[in-house]
Amino acid sequence: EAILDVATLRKDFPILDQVVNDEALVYLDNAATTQKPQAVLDVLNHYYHHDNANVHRGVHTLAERATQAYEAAREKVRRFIQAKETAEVIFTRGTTTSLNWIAQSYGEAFIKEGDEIVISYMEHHANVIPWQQLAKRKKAVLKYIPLTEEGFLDMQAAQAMITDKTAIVAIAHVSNVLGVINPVAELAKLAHAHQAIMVVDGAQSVPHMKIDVQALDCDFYAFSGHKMCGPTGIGVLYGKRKYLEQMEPVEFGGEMIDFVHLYDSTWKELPWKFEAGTPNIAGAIALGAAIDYLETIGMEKIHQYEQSLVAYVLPQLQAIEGLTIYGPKDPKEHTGVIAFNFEGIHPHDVATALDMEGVAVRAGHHCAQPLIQYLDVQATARASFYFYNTKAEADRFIAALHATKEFFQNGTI
Ligand SMILES: Cc1ncc(COP(=O)(O)O)c(CN[C@@H](CS)C(=O)O)c1O
Repeated sequence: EAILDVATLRKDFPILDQVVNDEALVYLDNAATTQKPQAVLDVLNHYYHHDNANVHRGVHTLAERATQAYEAAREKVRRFIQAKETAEVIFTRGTTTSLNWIAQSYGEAFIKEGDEIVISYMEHHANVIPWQQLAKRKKAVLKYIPLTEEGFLDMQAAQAMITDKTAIVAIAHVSNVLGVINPVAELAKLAHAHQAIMVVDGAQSVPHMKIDVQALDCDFYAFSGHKMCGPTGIGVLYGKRKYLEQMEPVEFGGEMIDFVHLYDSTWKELPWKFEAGTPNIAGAIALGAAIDYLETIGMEKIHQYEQSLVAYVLPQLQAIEGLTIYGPKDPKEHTGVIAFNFEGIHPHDVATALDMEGVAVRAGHHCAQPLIQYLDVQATARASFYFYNTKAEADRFIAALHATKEFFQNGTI
């Protein structure tokens, strides 16, 4: 905790201070969604109490205030991910919408029969199915980069697979199962060497580490507000202007138009071209508040602290007999997303038993069925940490695992 004063930070999250099944809650499902600090909830409340109005259209004072707050949130996102300009920051519903829009709109404009789309076996369905659909629509070819034994991307295979036939490389920055950090800057270089574009699924990276999309030189980057202390229903699609300008909107209606003729229309300039209809104004403003909150703590410190938790808990997990952990063995190469299985105990039973001890983890395929099949397992359990979790909570998690093992293997708890 020396890196962060977690005890003080936890006071910002009243939800964490509750009893579940007669035990103090230990919330370890942060890869699914994170909790929201009071500051974010206050901003949501204040907006609806004082500033609520529709944006970009009204000329009255509240509309001006709402528009100013909405566009200020966009600038906060720009600065947070180091995008060159706010025109490259588009508000969406979340990572899934962002990736779908890239596949649909960029795909429509640039992909032709025979083009190859390279993803990997560790991708989340949001970064698999849009590409499957695009490949089917355009008779393009979908390819999967294999993984090494430990769950890293096989970069030698990637080098061989990414060729002049490759049009798109789409990879997660961090896996929501393996907790592995993929070399997206290196993959971007490889893609660009073959005139392909690099799409990054940043759902599990943006909340946990400093992201600089210009340094990565990726062409698109997608992430969700609810995984980084923001509300659900708001996310971001970052794209280089040179591509966004050549892409048609996916949704049409108010806000995104310049002129509506009877049988055709022209579009507003970026980013509003991609923001049809009344946007999630409060969600965007609250995402801005979440960014303020995270930046006050510092992304470097958040990453350091989370890695210190992993360095504490991973070796203890590795020491539990009959427990298989997926992803990198070295804690320095494993983020706070830890998938595991107990020999002979179904992960759903493990998660239920942990819940009986107040410990919240996820069980299932984590929207990554190709990976679960690749790992040759039915499902896994998964604990995912955030900066507000403590070593004491890690101890509760370990103790609950031992109790679970005891119960299922010897019938006692
Ligand atoms: C790598 C990755 N990519 C895309 C998504 C989708 O994010 P949305 O905000 O649902 O659109 C997620 C969200 N993964 C959650 C829900 S399945 C999990 O429990 O792992 C993700 O982890």
